[in-house]
Amino acid sequence: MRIDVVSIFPEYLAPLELSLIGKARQDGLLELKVHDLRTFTTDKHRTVDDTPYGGGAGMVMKPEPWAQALESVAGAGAAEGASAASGDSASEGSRKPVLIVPSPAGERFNQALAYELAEEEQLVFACGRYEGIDERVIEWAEEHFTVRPVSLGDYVLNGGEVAVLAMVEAIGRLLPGVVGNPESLIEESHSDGLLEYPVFTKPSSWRERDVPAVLLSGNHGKIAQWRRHEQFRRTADRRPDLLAEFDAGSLSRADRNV
Ligand SMILES: N#Cc1c(-c2ccc3cc[nH]c3c2)n[nH]c1N
Repeated sequence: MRIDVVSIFPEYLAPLELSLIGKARQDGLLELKVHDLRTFTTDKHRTVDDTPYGGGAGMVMKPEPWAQALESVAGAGAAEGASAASGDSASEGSRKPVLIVPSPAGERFNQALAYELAEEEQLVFACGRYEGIDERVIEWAEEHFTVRPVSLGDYVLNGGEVAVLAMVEAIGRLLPGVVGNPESLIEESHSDGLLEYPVFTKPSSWRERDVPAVLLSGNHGKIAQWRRHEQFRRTADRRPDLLAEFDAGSLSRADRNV
């Protein structure tokens, strides 16, 4: 996968050089490039914003620098894939890259969307600032991209960079080879519509608090049953909204008896 991020604060994305995502980049499992939007300005002040039509507080990001930046990265993944694949028709005819525009007015980012986006050849993230990006950029971009305005949650940030850090980590960790043990992706929160069960490690007794005895029993059937019950208990307690969505049809006979 190829990821491009466009921002006026490229240094904000430096954490993507660390830990799992950083190692995936070093190992060639993920190609990620960060671009400074100001590179695509033409005036001596490298202007990226201006006053909003219709009045109102704050500034709006100018359209032309964004169009220049997005044109320069569009298809970069497929183009490089095609050169690497030496004329592979799939790379040459690949589908449009996905342009993700972090926005409080976007669809909610969740694990299902992370899995969906992890299947794409190229993701481009447009990090807005100020009061946002001129809306005509979003409309124009539909010619070159599949455009997805996406929100991290129902609260307001000052720009898209924090959201991109979270989304790139959530998506990147799903790519083959990025996490050491792929099985660890199976039992984590939201992977099956429920919250994850509690985990414990040594010592078995700590400050007069003991690990649940079933986990020391060696009875793997009982352990699995206890963990599943804890998933349902936690989800009902903390995220009843998820339980309401949980597809009861997917309940196994064992689940029904928890
Ligand atoms: N994603 C997301 C966001 C944002 C966000 C995203 C971009 C800009 C550009 C200016 N202000 C922004 C806020 N706020 N809250 C979220 N969940």
